[in-house]
Parts: sequence; C-alpha cells; structure tokens
Amino acid sequence: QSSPSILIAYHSETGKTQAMADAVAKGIDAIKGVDYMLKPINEVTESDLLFASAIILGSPVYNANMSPEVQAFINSWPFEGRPLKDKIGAVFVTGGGFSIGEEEVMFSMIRAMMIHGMIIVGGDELEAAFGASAITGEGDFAGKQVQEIFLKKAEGLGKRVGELLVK
Ligand SMILES: Cc1cc2nc3c(=O)[nH]c(=O)nc-3n(C[C@H](O)[C@H](O)[C@H](O)COP(=O)(O)O)c2cc1C
Repeated sequence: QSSPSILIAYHSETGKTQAMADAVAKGIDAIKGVDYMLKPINEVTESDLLFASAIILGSPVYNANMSPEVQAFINSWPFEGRPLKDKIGAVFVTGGGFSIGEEEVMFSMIRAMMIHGMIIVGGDELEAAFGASAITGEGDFAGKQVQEIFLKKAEGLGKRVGELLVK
C-alpha cells in the first residue's frame, strides 16, 4: 500500500506564499511514511485533489479576502457526491499587514473546506492555531524574505498534518 499523500496547493504572485508553501513541505519531510505534492494552484488537477489524503491550501490576502485565483480554484473542486469529504484540510496565508485580513482569509478558506466536509486542523503551535500566517509588509517584517518566525509556523503545520495522517 502506498503512503498517504498531502497536496500543498498555493497561489503566489511575489513569492511570499510560495516561501510558506516550501516551509510546509519541509515540515512534512520530517515525517516518515507520508508523501506530498507541492504545486501552484494552476497546476493542480482533479486527480491530484482526489488522490490526496490532505489538502493544505495557501493564499495571499487581497483586500481582506483570499485571492480571486484561490476562490476560483476552490469553486472548481469536485462536489457531486462530496468526494473530498473526510480529507484533512489546513490553511496558510501571507498578508502585508497586521490585522488587515489574515485571519478572515484563513477562516474563509476553512469554511469552504468545511462545505466539502473536510476535517480541519490548525498548526503545531498555539500561535498557528488556525493555520500558519505570515506578515510580509509591515514594520520589521517588511522586506524581501518571509521571516523565520513565520516559516516555523508553516513547517509546524506540515509536520502536524503529516503526523495526523500517520496516526
Ligand atoms: C491587490 C492586493 C491586495 C492586497 N490586500 C491586502 C490586504 O487587504 N491585507 C493585507 O494584509 N495584505 C494585502 N496585500 C498584500 C499581500 O497579501 C502580501 O504582499 C502577500 O504576502 C503577497 O503574497 P505573494 O508574495 O505570495 O503574492 C494585498 C496585495 C495585493 C496585490
């Protein structure tokens, strides 16, 4: 029997959400007996979605919403017969500033996953209780790279989902 597989799917225009996606993958790497696929949403196929035992979805915050690309991606998920029911779902986001949409976007993606009957899990640490998030454009966090403190949350999210699948 093949190992359970996790789909990490993300949208990223300027690389910040992609950096978080890479960190999620790093967290899964640490867990034996689980595979993953790491893909931008425009490369995800329906069979990727159906094959995955867990979907970890990442979006940038756009005007306090998930990006329209991520919304369209979710709207394209197969629904008839609810084939995604009971898969594990988890989310990560990056936003420019503090408290201007990140948590709303996490819950917006979580709500959509719940419409599909998915089982939602948060990150490994309290500070990633609803998923992993990063501030990328305000104060000390503005700059080229996503800061380590946020990448650790993403890593913990991947690790936790991996561990749950093994269980
Ligand atoms: C059109 C647009 C709208 C945005 N709106 C918000 C917002 O409402 N709140 C926020 O925190 N960041 C906002 N941002 C900033 C992005 O969320 C942030 O730069 C993010 O890290 C970009 O991710 P990416 O590098 O993966 O594309 C916006 C960016 C764009 C381009």
